[in-house]
Amino acid sequence: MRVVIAGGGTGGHIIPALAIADELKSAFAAEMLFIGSPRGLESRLVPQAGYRLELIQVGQLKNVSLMTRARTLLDLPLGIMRCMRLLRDFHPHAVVGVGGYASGPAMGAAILERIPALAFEPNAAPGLANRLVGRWVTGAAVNFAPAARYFRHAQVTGIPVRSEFFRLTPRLAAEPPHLLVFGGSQGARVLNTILPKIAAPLLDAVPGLTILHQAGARHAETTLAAYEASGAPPERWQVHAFLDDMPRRFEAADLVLARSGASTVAELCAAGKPAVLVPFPQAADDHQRKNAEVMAGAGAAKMLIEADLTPSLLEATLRELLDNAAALAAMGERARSLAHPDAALRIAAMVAAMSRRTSKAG
Ligand SMILES: CC(=O)N[C@H]1[C@@H](OP(=O)(O)OP(=O)(O)OC[C@H]2O[C@@H](n3ccc(=O)[nH]c3=O)[C@H](O)[C@@H]2O)O[C@H](CO)[C@@H](O)[C@@H]1O
Repeated sequence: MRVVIAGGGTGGHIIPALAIADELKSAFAAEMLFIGSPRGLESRLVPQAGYRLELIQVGQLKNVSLMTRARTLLDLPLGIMRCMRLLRDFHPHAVVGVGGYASGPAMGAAILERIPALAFEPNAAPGLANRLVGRWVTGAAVNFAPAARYFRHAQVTGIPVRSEFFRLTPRLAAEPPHLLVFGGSQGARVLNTILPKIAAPLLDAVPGLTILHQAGARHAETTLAAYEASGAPPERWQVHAFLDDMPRRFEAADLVLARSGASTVAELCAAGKPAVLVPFPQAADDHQRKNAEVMAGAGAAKMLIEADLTPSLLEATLRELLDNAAALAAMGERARSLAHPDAALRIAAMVAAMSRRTSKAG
């Protein structure tokens, strides 16, 4: 079976795509081709994971000027034609669109070439690419039931996460506490600004605590400088632009402070990790808040709204939780009960069922 996986941009699109690819490879010995954009995180993560990647030029449509939008629309037929050529060369049995830049043209090409197309949608409200192709796809895998109405033949599968998240070694009571801070694949300005302000008093109040802070590529230097100027003991904190080995980073953490992007939430559940979530307020249709509300409602996380977030509120929340191992353990267990351990396999099985139909047809 040959499968094309198209899309990317942020980690939230490409990381589940890699989990689907791994499952297709191990369960169905599938051969994969990724189609992405040079601007997306896929240009680094896909070759690193050992998969073949073809890049196409696609512009942006959201949060850009009218001129850029017009150019993107004019370039779209070229993008679709390039994808049609890639599909004719690779002869896939199915195409999976994971949302993000390259997903639209590749799914368009699959529909025109009459190749079965599966859309993957992690959010409660789909992004533009998936909204445009939703009616023409062969099937869809969604994380939230309300997203199903945008697609033909949608199933609620959950979000596939890297399988390592399900197999982490539990923390031991004797280990010094560790806090992981990360703001989605691009970092979160609000966490980058507040954490250095509270690092010194927090480290002082919680004996042995260490902090690992992922700040995002654009803000790593300024965040590092702010920590350096904060007076927090340098051996007890680290700042990174991006963390490549997230399962290991989760394993080492007693508490996670993060945005509530769809994959982040799915990973917290898979790992059974307690969290403090600060939804990104500008996310389309405020979907990060909906993700965090599901977690907070189940007692799996605490949600703090960015508009209300002050250094003292964040410090008090983190201190209280880090001081209460029993509360952390209970939150972690509730998070685990929300996990979808079979998401990757279910999506891979949907792709395989579609592929069999193409094989029979031709
Ligand atoms: C700002 C924005 O529009 N964010 C959207 C984007 O977020 P974003 O890409 O940040 O979203 P997610 O939280 O879904 O995914 C982040 C992924 O990157 C990984 N990671 C992150 C940091 C790091 O250093 N290393 C690393 O591997 C995480 O483990 C996770 O797998 O896509 C998500 C899924 O469509 C949406 O829900 C988010 O609202």
